[in-house]
Amino acid sequence: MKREKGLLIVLSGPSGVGKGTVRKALFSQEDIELQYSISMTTRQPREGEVDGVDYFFRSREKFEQLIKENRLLEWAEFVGNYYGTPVDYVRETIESGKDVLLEIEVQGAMQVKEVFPEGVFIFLVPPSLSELRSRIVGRGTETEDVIHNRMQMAKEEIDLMDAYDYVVENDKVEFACNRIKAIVQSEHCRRDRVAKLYKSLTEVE
Ligand SMILES: Nc1nc2c(ncn2[C@@H]2O[C@H](COP(=O)(O)OP(=O)(O)O)[C@@H](O)[C@H]2O)c(=O)[nH]1
Ligand SMILES: Nc1ncnc2c1ncn2[C@@H]1O[C@H](COP(=O)(O)OP(=O)(O)O)[C@@H](O)[C@H]1O
Repeated sequence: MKREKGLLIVLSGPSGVGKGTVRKALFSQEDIELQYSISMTTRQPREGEVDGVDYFFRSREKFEQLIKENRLLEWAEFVGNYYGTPVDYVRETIESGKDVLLEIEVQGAMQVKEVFPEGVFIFLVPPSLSELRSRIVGRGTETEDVIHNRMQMAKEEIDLMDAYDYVVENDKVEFACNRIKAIVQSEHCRRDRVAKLYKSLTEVE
């Protein structure tokens, strides 16, 4: 059955839970095809991050200009930096029938939900808060101050996980990845079934 539109999948979760790791694992699988929406940010690149691959790294002036021009589907300020989703890529991808994945924090996810309630909203959780802290510390990319701020943010974000359609535990990367794959496959089946039923019930006799 030909799909009219692709799924818009939003993946959120506290900093350090493993969103990037799980996303990379998902993109390496052959039985699922997703397109990644590269976000724009004003934060400094971390070691090894590449402009146009991990993020579009831009100045605050440029970012504010794009906000004014309505070229972001959503945007948010997170721990002192702007983050946002360029709207054109997302629109073009789903219109062409492909699924697109946005890895964004909760304020942005709630904005997407307002304009795109038919999206699939997934919240990734750690097995515990102490494991979350160990993962952030273990990554070694943040100072103690930033780690503290991100742990505070994590608690606030976890309070909002009820607003998501699915909550997925990232105990092991492979398990989390399989859970997300199962969600995407079942969402496809559900939507195809509804579309088929709708067609059969609305066709003129
Ligand atoms: N609203 C919004 N959040 C984003 C976007 N891109 C990334 N984020 C989120 O911003 C937060 C900080 O990202 P980052 O500085 O890369 O650190 P991370 O938490 O280690 O991934 C994370 O929760 C990301 O998911 C975006 O385009 N919009
Ligand atoms: N399931 C997991 N078990 C143990 N460590 C993990 C797991 N998932 C991710 N990590 C590690 O946790 C750290 C943070 O992961 P990352 O993908 O950068 O998180 P996020 O993108 O959510 O900020 C990384 O060092 C990563 O290797």
